[in-house]
Amino acid sequence: MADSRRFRIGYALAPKKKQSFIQPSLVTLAQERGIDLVSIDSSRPLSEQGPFDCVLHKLCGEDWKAQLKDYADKHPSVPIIDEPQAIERLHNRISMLQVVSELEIPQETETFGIPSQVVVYDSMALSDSRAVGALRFPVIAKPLVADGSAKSHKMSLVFHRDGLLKLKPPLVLQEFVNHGGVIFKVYVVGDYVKCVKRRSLPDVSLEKLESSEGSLSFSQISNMTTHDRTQKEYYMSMQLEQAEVPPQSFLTDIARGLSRAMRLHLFNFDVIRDTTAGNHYFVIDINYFPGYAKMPSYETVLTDFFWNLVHERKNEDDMYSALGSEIKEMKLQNSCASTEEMDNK
Ligand SMILES: Nc1ncnc2c1ncn2[C@@H]1O[C@H](COP(=O)(O)OP(=O)(O)OP(=O)(O)O)[C@@H](O)[C@H]1O
Ligand SMILES: O=P(O)(O)O[C@H]1[C@H](OP(=O)(O)O)[C@@H](OP(=O)(O)O)[C@@H](O)[C@@H](O)[C@@H]1OP(=O)(O)O
Ligand SMILES: [Mg+2]
Ligand SMILES: [Mg+2]
Repeated sequence: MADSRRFRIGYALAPKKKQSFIQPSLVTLAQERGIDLVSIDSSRPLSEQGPFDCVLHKLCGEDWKAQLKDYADKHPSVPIIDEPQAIERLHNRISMLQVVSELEIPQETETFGIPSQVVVYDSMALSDSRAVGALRFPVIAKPLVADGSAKSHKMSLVFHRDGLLKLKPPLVLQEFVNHGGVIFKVYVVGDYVKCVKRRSLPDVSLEKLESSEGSLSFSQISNMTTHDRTQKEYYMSMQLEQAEVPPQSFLTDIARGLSRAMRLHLFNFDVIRDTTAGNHYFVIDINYFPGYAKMPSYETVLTDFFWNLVHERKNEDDMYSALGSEIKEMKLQNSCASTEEMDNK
């Protein structure tokens, strides 16, 4: 008999995320497979808005965390995708990449790591050669906090040490790696791993480095559409088309390692290929619950993920209730046996 039970997945997302992620095509496909996507109002108690078979969220703040904790205490078997503490690791650009350095994956033809970087907490350190002396220029200055605000995406490409002086800490100074103007965005949805190519900053030649002064500001370069590009940048899109993506098995190993270490199901990571080495890659950024709607067939991928999640839980519930009835039955038999024994005495 076909399973007619419906499942409810509650989602708590900022308005912009809701608009991009909760597309009618996703809602319809999920519905057809027995899953209703239900909007959560974060200003009302979560426990009054259920029942849910899963809670999906990309919100932060102490109030929201308290809401989730209260809900998890009352409904311990409902998966929360993902745990706030696990997501918080990605809100700091040092702890974010630390996890990449700690991965223990056998590296064969392709190798990976993170660029050299230092964290700067105060302006004084920017002019201190002990703090920044070991870095090779150019460097990218990134806000230390990656909390999703527009400010947290504002970066500067700094050509020389004097370009550091006007920056506002706390920030991370990360060596810029020439990578042929193409970035690989690796989307992870549970066990699913998909790499897409995007345009990135162009390489900086030695001549360019020597002739450039100060710094250059930019923000979310890989989210620029064709429409944003000038004609001069046409050749860059050609570079994008010709770029070869890294081997899938290599990316899958990193994705699995990250997912396990971070205890996260929904994220993407940005990878660049070192132009000089050719087979060495750098992970430069990890984002929680990224723009999945930009991933091919995102509706199917996400619906499969939801389906597996709610069905795994249903199977567990069914198993426990079957076990429960077996235990009850056994208890009943035991108590009947002991009553008989008593009667026989
Ligand atoms: N070390 C690096 N070497 C070369 N290019 C880099 C490096 N770090 C960042 N970039 C470029 O700067 C862009 C922005 O950097 P990053 O991905 O860290 O910022 P973000 O604001 O967190 O991005 P996202 O929108 O993916 O969250 C990258 O997409 C890439 O084009
Ligand atoms: O929508 P959100 O605010 O979550 O924006 C995220 C954005 O997704 P969008 O494309 O749906 O805007 C992501 O794009 P891709 O990596 O997938 O290209 C990436 O830029 C994240 O860093 C952003 O998250 P934030 O770092 O700001 O929290
Ligand atoms: Mg990025
Ligand atoms: Mg990011």
